[in-house]
Amino acid sequence: AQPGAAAPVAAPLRDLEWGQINFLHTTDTHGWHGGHLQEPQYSADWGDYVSFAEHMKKKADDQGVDLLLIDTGDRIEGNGLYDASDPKGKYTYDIFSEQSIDVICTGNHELYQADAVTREHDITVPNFKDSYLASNLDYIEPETGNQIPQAKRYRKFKTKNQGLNIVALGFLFNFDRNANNSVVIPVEETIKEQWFLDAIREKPDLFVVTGHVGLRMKEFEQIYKVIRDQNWYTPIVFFGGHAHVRDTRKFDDNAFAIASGRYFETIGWMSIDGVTKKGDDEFSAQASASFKRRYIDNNLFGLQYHTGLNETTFPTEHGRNVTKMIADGRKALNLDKTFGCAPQDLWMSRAEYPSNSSIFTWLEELVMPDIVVNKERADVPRLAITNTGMIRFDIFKGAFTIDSTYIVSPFVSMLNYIPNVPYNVAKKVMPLLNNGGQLFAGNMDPALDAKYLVSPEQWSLATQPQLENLETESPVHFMDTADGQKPLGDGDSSERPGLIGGYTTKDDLGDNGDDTVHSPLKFYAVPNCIQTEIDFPIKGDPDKVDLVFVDYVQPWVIMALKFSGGDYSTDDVKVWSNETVTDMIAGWIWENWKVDC
Ligand SMILES: O=c1ccn([C@@H]2O[C@H](COP(=O)(O)O)[C@@H](O)[C@H]2O)c(=O)[nH]1
Repeated sequence: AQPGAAAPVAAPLRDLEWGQINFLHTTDTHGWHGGHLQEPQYSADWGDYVSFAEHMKKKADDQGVDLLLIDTGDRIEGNGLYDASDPKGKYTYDIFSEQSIDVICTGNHELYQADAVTREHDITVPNFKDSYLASNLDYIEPETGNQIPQAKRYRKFKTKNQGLNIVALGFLFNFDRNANNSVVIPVEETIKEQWFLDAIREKPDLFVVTGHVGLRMKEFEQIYKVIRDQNWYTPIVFFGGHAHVRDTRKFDDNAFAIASGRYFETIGWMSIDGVTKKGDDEFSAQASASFKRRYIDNNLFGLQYHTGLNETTFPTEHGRNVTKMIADGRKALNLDKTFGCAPQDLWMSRAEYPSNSSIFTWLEELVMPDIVVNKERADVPRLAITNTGMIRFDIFKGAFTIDSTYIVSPFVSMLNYIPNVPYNVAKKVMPLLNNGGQLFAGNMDPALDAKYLVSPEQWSLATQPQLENLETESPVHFMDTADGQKPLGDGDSSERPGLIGGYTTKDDLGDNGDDTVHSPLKFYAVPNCIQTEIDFPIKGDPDKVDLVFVDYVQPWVIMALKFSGGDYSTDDVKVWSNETVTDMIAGWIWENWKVDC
């Protein structure tokens, strides 16, 4: 870890169980390759991961088993190390490519902005040549306008020590907000393409399906079915992401999927035993494989423990160099520069909304009234709406740095508005966004599913096994009022005093997946959107308001207006300001949190 990073923590650990073929999995790292500087339990950096992987490969070689590394996308957006440079990713692409990865695919974040798509094509794909898979993603070449595969559709290879034949695929969920120099081919179409039908007839010993896909989304289900129909006995292992959770899903005795969290908090471990090498006698392959998983907390204490090494013997020269690349990048970007001092912790979902500890209450009550200002519209009352998914991470009490700005909200969204909307129409928008029932259930228009208004942690929690016993009547993303909130998990640490709060994952294999035994944390559902009334008359309602909203929510706002009796279209939308909301929030912090810390 970098100098100055918080010290690793000591905690009870569960061992990794090795099999014939083993995997280390990262996903949704979102630029956190420098580790979590404010959370010791996730403070190892990408250089430490390089050292870890080198030691684990040696262990695999010594045992004559195999170890493969997987990354399932969303490597960018969400941390100063990526977002603060110009161009973005000036340091992260090189840092990331120092890890030797066997199968890597694309996430939706690599596709939001056209320049990021191009960088992925020009930098990451060549960096990972044979390993980069794009089963359902095309790139539009700028020179010719031709639509070409972003990378190879699939990969067939033999493992180093066991000689197992693998067919690997790399998918993205059916994402439709991608920049127009990329084309995401829906999974249901891809699985009918000839190359895919050929791939699943290759008769490998094991299918490795990677994807920036939530484990419980329909896309993996579709892929599973079509592979299983063609291959009754072949083990299939899925590596997913996008949902920002730790999870393992059982499709059948011979097919499991793992998701390894978010923000480089977690390194996923999956091991498989009982994979039969297919000889001429195909029926020898009918025996069931066994799958084991662990979610490794990404800190030096754990990484050293799992390798059997210590402070002195753990870092490899390569790993140290990568850690130095990270430190140099952070320094060049001045990421530790403090420009405000947060007076308290502000939580996304670890505090009830509304409450004094909720980041959304802080935004709604303190920040929005100050930043949603436009001299030319100063005399018009306004309703300002933002989706809660725009906020990506908590604010910790203490130094707020350049890095924190991008950690809290990396998006380049700006504010738009529709002027002079009758108040009795405008006031219906927010209730519809938060409790629109069928309107935003994704049935009428999948792109307008309300789950895309909240952060992935929120919507995917709704489908997690640990929620089965919760008394929630509606999915988390349709919680309409604060009164409906229930803590997710009991948050009771009294049974295991001294444990650090953290993940207590329950998945299809049970409740012993986390390598570190934690005490549970309480999480609360949050609304899809929040709204602030600004410059309203002291008495009574205004006749008309400016309806101001973060540009990301525009399609939902237009639809909600239609259902509220306001016939507006994108033609009625105007630009409120040319500053990103992230910069506005940073400006507010600069002005209001000046105290030294
Ligand atoms: O401009 C944007 C883009 C995305 N969001 C929010 O992010 C999630 C998607 O998160 P992933 O990490 O890509 O899985 C989406 O549901 C939105 O809530 C945003 O607010 N603004």
